[in-house]
Amino acid sequence: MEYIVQTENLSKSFGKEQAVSNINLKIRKGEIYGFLGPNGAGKTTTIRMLLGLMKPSSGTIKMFQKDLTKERINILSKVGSLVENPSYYPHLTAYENLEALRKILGVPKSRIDEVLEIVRLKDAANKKVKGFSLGMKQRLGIAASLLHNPELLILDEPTNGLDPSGIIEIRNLIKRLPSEYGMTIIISSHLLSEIDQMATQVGIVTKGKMIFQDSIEAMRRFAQPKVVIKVSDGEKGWRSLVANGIKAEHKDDLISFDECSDEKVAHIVQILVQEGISVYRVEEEKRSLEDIFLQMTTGEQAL
Ligand SMILES: Nc1ncnc2c1ncn2[C@@H]1O[C@H](COP(=O)(O)OP(=O)(O)OP(=O)(O)O)[C@@H](O)[C@H]1O
Repeated sequence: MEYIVQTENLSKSFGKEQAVSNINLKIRKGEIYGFLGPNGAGKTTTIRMLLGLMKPSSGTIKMFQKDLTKERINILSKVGSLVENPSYYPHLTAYENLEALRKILGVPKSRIDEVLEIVRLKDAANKKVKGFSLGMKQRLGIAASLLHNPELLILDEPTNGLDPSGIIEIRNLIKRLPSEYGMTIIISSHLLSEIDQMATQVGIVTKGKMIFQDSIEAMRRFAQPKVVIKVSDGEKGWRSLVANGIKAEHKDDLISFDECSDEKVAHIVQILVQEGISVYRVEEEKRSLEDIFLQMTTGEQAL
């Protein structure tokens, strides 16, 4: 399947600081791509380069299979974005704000009602923006970014600073866009729980480098509980398990395998004991996605 966004060794330095280092984004049509990483990881810098707001130091960006440097205007006409807090005329209504933008973009007037409907702001269309909650302002920002009917929507930390109900509203809105309107979405966040509840695909960056890029399911598989057995001879124990058709891993005196039934654990222990191996400890190891994310972003090891 073709990629809507594909970067190759995308890099950006500021003086001596390498903010983005050889990032290879691969984003397919209809995905909600969660671009995840701690503050300062390089997410905004990457997004700014995708939007043509900043020139890469090296590497290439292809969007809709076209080179961004060669077909910038054509490409960006199909991209909507919400980066940083959008600015409005506070004394004007939501409708009037969108109307001002609509004139610049030259899209039909009917599109205003459509986007207000998409972001569920129709009832507030004639209210002044200065009375809006932060969540409503963000939704209006998304409405504005949808005016020209983009195929790709890029949102940089859209739920930053919102209260829980505002976060839920934005989350539900984002989840609807690919299925109902065929859009592809890139959403950046430093919160794993947020990406976990929205994204279909995840890219994790830390210190400018991509350390993980796969489906959300693949990410969740890392959080599957494991059973860890401490034995007198890990290598020998592991071999005897493998010889008995049991999938396991070992490191030093620890053997681990995916969580399974009590009977299977008993069977595994029995095999080990029969081989003359002492079993010191059998433990279940549970790692939450949060643990994994922290381990990925604080450790040096890339997955
Ligand atoms: N215009 C700039 N000039 C100099 N350094 C910059 C500039 N923009 C970003 N940086 C640096 O690049 C690094 C990556 O920043 P970036 O804003 O892309 O990270 P981020 O992942 O979006 O984090 P945050 O969520 O805090 O915005 C940071 O160390 C930042 O200080």
